[in-house]
Amino acid sequence: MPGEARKPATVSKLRKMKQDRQPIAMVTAYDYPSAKLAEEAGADIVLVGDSLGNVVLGYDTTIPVTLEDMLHHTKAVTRGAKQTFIVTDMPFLTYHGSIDATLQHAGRLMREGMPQALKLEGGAEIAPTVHTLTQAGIPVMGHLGLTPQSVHQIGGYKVQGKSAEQAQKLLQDALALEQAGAFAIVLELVVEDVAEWISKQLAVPTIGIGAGAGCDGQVLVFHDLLKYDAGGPAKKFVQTYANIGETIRGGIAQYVEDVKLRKFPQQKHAFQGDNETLTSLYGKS
Ligand SMILES: Nc1nc(=O)c2c([nH]1)NC[C@@H]1CN(c3ccc(C(=O)N[C@@H](CCC(=O)O)C(=O)O)cc3)CN21
Ligand SMILES: CC(C)C(=O)C(=O)O
Ligand SMILES: [Mg+2]
Repeated sequence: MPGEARKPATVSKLRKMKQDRQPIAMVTAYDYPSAKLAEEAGADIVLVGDSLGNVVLGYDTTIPVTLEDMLHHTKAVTRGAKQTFIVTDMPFLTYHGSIDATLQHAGRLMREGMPQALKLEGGAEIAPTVHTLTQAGIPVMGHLGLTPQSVHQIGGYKVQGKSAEQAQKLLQDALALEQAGAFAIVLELVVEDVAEWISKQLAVPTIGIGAGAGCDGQVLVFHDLLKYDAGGPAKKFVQTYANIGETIRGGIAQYVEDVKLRKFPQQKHAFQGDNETLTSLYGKS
């Protein structure tokens, strides 16, 4: 509820939500107002997704997104949603070098951005990294299935877990992440039955996007669920709950028209000086 104090989620509360079969609602946000609105709307988790590369910065992929980009946006989000559990994506290639470099990058995100947790894409191959970060006191969210930072290796934004072999690999990766200390795992664009099957075998919650109703929570991109962009192909897994793009375009169009027709500003929008000043400027009237 707007203005009402609400207790933020914690890693242990999120696990309890799974045990109690209470769905977890996560949404992305990228700046102060979107974070504030997501908090007021009651989101359990706000994700500062590297999808900001697509929806805020206009890139085709998340690959160009830098640590500085993530810091800039995370700072705004944490200022906007002070009572919400905030997760920030570690961007492309900031957690695949030395453990020192990874800790340096994670440290900057945690100290300067001040989220509650970090999210990393990948499975068993990054489990040692997840272990190191969690041992250092940083909650880590995993991300499996379609991992957009590997889009060129995957060969497109394709549904994952279609073969029995792929499904087994996803399960092994999920178990490896859980074992390494991940507190939750995003399953992106995973076949519904496979996502449900994995969710049942984990103690930690899964959060699905395009992974069906069998996950323990759901996440959508802010701009997708509110239709806040110029278009782009509609994704099958998205439900749109508002059309703020149309609202914004209409509002600006009305303003432009009013300026051109001299309907704006009106007298009530302007500030009047005192008569003596006017007299001194224009001479005696
Ligand atoms: N605006 C936005 N929304 C997202 O959900 C999102 C991003 N950007 N950027 C980062 C990743 C990339 N994601 C994507 C991108 C494309 C598809 C896509 O084309 N999906 C097709 C299905 C593909 C298939 O059938 O194999 C679809 O119709 O949903 C899905 C997820 C999810 N993430
Ligand atoms: C789609 C979600 C899970 C994400 O990683 C992002 O928004 O960057
Ligand atoms: Mg992401």
